[in-house]
Parts: sequence; structure tokens; C-alpha cells
Amino acid sequence: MLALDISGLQMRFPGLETPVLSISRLHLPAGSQLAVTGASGSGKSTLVNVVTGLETATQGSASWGGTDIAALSAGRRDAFRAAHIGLVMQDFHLFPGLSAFENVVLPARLSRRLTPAMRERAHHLLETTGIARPGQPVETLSRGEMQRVAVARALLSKPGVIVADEPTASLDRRTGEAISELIVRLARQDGATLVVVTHDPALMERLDRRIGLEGGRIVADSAEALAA
Ligand SMILES: Nc1ncnc2c1ncn2[C@@H]1O[C@H](COP(=O)(O)OP(=O)(O)OP(=O)(O)O)[C@@H](O)[C@H]1O
Repeated sequence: MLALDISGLQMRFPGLETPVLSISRLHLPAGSQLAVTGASGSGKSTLVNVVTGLETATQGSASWGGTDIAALSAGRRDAFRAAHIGLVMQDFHLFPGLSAFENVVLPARLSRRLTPAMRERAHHLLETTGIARPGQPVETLSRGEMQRVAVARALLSKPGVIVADEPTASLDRRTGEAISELIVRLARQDGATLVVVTHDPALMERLDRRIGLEGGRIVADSAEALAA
């Protein structure tokens, strides 16, 4: 588990007068859970991309356990992400031509970390997420099933950090609740720090803290509301 520390973070794009993300300070203790909410275009995905090192901020730092992910070389950044961050992105990034199971174990296989225990955990995660046919080619799955495969893949190596961008967006209420329960339970069980972008009130309810973004800034923070 790793704490997140954001300091003086800004993300600007050419041609835009104001930054799309501007967070002066945010501390998330190791093992805690954060929901990020906000209207479309408020900067939620940009925040996810910056804290996972998929995009480099124009200014400031985002550190996990003292490692500023933006300050790492591209190779080290990818290695850091692979070792510590389980990611569920909006567009899943699954590999067509491979089965659901093969997709779940692919990152571990590529980094030569795949063990028999992990293969067993992959089967268990797919079963728990409700994927009845793990051998099914991933491109033939429904969007909601793909989302569940992406969640199973993110959780496979018990990462110290789990970052999920709208992990229940394609799911009906019941499946969404089951997936929310699974992500939060496994994060707690494995002591992972959890950051979830979501509009889903049932998922928000399960998390320790909520921040709201507007125009790239934090305009609401349940931790501050509690402290006030
Ligand atoms: N590469 C880019 N170039 C220019 N503007 C960008 C770029 N990426 C994001 N933006 C802008 O930054 C703002 C924040 O986008 P972001 O995707 O973070 O919002 P969001 O809150 O995740 O929205 P949604 O809920 O619709 O996914 C938007 O106005 C978007 O148009």
C-alpha cells in the first residue's frame, strides 16, 4: 500500500487558457479509499492519467509512497505502474484474440511474474466477477463483461494501488454492486490504496472519502467537511 501526495499539480493543454487540472495539495493515506466525482469535462480522467503516469503534468508532482511518478523516465514509470498500480480504464484496453482468462494473466505473463497461484487467483477473480466462460474470446464479450475482465486483471497481482475510472459504468445495478463490493473488499483485504472515479452513489457510499472536481479544481472534500 502506498500513500498519494499531490503538490502544486497543473495540467495545461496548448490553446486552452486555463489548466484542465489544478490541485494545490491532496494527501491520501496508504490503504485509504477515495471517490472522485464531478461533471463531464471536470478533469477526472486527467487526474487518473496523471496519478498513474499515463500523462505527465505540466507542473507539480504526484507521488506514491514518496516516488514522484512524473519524475521517472518513461521506462521506469511503466515498470513502477506495472509493479504497484492496478488500473481499470474507461476503454478497458483488452487484447482481442485472447480469452478473458488470457487477458487477466497477460500483464503478469509479459513481466514473467505469472505463477500457478496467480493462475488460480485469475480463475477465482473471473468466477467472482461472474465470468462464466473464462475461455471465451474477449472481443465476443458484452461491454459489461469486458469491464469485469478489466477489474479482474487489475486485481490479479494484489497491487498496492488500485485506480479505476468508472468501473461500474457499463453494468446494471446488481452487477455494478457486486463489482463495487469486490473492488472495495479486495482493496481492504490486500491493504491497497483505492482511487475510483465514479458517478455511482452505491459505490461512493462504500469509500472513505469523496472529492468533487469542477473545472479541474477540488471544490468539495468530505474529509474537510468532517474536519470543519
Ligand atoms: N489532450 C487534450 N487536449 C486538449 N484538451 C484536453 C485534452 N485532454 C483533456 N482535455 C480537456 O480537459 C478537460 C478535462 O477532461 P477529462 O477527460 O479529464 O474530464 P472528465 O471529468 O474525465 O470527463 P468525462 O466524465 O466526460 O470522462 C476537458 O475539457 C477536455 O476537453
